[in-house]
Amino acid sequence: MANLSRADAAGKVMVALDKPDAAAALALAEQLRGAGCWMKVGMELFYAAGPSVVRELKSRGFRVFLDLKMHDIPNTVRGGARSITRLGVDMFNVHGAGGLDMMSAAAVGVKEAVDSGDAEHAPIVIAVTQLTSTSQSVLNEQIGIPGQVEDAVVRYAKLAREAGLQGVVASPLEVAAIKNACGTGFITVTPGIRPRGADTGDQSRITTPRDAVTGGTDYLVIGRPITAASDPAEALDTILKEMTEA
Ligand SMILES: O=C(O)c1cc(=O)[nH]c(=O)n1[C@@H]1O[C@H](COP(=O)(O)O)[C@@H](O)[C@H]1O
Repeated sequence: MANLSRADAAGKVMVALDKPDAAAALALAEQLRGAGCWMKVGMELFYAAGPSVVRELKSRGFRVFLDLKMHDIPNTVRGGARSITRLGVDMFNVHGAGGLDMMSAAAVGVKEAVDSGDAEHAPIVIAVTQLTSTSQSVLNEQIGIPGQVEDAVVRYAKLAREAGLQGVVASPLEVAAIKNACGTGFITVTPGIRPRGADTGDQSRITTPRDAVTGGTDYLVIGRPITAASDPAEALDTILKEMTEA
């Protein structure tokens, strides 16, 4: 694999804007503007600041991944997908645990919003598999799913593909198995990224930015290693350097 350019590396990074309000999130986004990375809006920010913070990020030129992990009955997810598509995000996720009909309903909701002319483009829709905080023992002993984490992840990935979704969220450790099962074009979005020596926190299935790139992931979701750094722009810069040297 040829080395990534800095611009290509930045285009693979999704910064998790896990902040309590729009002001804090936009101030952080502003520090990172120009690098060319995506912004991920998750529950903490969206539940506090709502759609307007997404519109603001879009108006500042960012690509936005809206991470609300929808998990509900198919009809509700279909309506949620219509609303999110109208909002104009570039990517959003649903939870694979909702099953085939629920994931298919998300794809239908996107199509309805686009076909009705209420949305300019169709976002990429992906499914969460097993959260990167879930360890092998948590999967087997707490959640009660037997077998290897990787097998559980691949099972969700195949279901997501069957439902017409474009990819999954998983750990970078599972990328090869997912691509093997679902094809190289099936998108992998991988949190659980920790530069060497960084605090693991609540993450369990992790790798470094370098190993994530070498492992062939499409997108690296990175939060605290950037957002909790004393200089987030410098932390992002160091990560991008590591990615280009992978
Ligand atoms: O869907 C996600 O983005 C997600 C799925 C998953 O399995 N694990 C996971 O960490 N995430 C998100 O990715 C981000 C990781 O943040 P850090 O652990 O701070 O790097 C958080 O915003 C999580 O909500």
